[in-house]
Amino acid sequence: MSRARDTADAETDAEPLIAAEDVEVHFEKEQGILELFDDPDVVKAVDGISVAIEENDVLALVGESGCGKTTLGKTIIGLQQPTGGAIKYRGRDIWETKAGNTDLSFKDVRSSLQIIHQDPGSSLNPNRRIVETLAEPIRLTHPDITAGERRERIHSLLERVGMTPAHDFASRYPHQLSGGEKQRVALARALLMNPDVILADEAISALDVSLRVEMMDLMLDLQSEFNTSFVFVSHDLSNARYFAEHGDGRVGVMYLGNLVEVGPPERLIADPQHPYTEVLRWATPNLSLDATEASDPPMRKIDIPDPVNPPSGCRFHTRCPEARETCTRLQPELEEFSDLEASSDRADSSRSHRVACFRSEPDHQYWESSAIED
Ligand SMILES: Nc1ncnc2c1ncn2[C@@H]1O[C@H](COP(=O)(O)OP(=O)(O)OP(=O)(O)O)[C@@H](O)[C@H]1O
Repeated sequence: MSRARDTADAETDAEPLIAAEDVEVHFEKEQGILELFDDPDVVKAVDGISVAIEENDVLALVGESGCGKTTLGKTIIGLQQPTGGAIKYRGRDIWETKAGNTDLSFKDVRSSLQIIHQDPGSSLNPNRRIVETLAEPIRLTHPDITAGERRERIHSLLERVGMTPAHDFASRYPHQLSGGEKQRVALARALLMNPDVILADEAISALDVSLRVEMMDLMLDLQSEFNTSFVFVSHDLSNARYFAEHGDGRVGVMYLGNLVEVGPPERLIADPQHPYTEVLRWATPNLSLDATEASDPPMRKIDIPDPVNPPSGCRFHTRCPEARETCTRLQPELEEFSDLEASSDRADSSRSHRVACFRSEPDHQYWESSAIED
């Protein structure tokens, strides 16, 4: 059990593990020498997202490059400070915790929220043997345990992530490991902290296709064993679907800083409610869907708008084949979508299907408004 979880437990059973509340992360773009006296351009990498992560949960974030997946993931684990809204760990604002204004220690909270990067090589020190890399966090969190106990813990974790014989792998340097083995070390290092949440940021993208499912299966096995939640970031809907489906979690679709659809993968992929989810589905031929997909993308325009100057109203309206005049003015909220199948487990919010599109509201003024001229 993580130390932060231990301290927080008694009072906060009803609070979600992590709650992102109307979170914004706006970055000022670096100015060129000729623009020094202009107002800086602002990228709204995350713009008004609310989402909760529960114990043993899986949220797979998907969307095209630059839509804000990594920024949202890093904000969820307290690595990126939001410029608006709040991010809470068991009811405590993480950044208030950092300022010393809550009963938790920021160090404990941060160590219970871990990350695995796309390129594990860059986060492993090339001059250190694996055993040294893994010993360091244990020394910091458990200064009292003996060298023998530390070694035992490291070897048993290496075995658990499939690196056997453990003593052999422990004595190697990073350059003596394959990409998949380095990623297993990164996973072992994250697990050493008994984390509540692991952000797997494109953690399988650099691996050979044949190893991707193996790595996802390993993460999912360890998820239940270590009672850890995963935020899994991927640009590939088929990987997001696999991870969320096998982890009994949700897929969250992002578009230009907004979460536009969230739901259990089987519902979201079989019956997407947001036109952008349809685009992702169209662009992912290996989903093995029964329906014959159209050869043309279900979009009016291919070009991604400039994130510094995103479209007004619904950000997808410039590309959306369903867009009407209303969509150019009003921004849809992420609302519960009611379908018959979903109603049986409506009480379980982690299984709910939510969408930000006026078409899911039968009485919305969208239906009376005029089509957009191209
Ligand atoms: N530190 C930063 N400073 C300025 N802009 C940033 C910074 N980090 C991210 N951005 C911008 O914020 C937007 C979202 O980036 P982010 O990396 O979160 O997207 P992503 O969906 O994870 O994309 P990718 O898959 O390409 O990593 C992009 O336009 C990016 O250029």
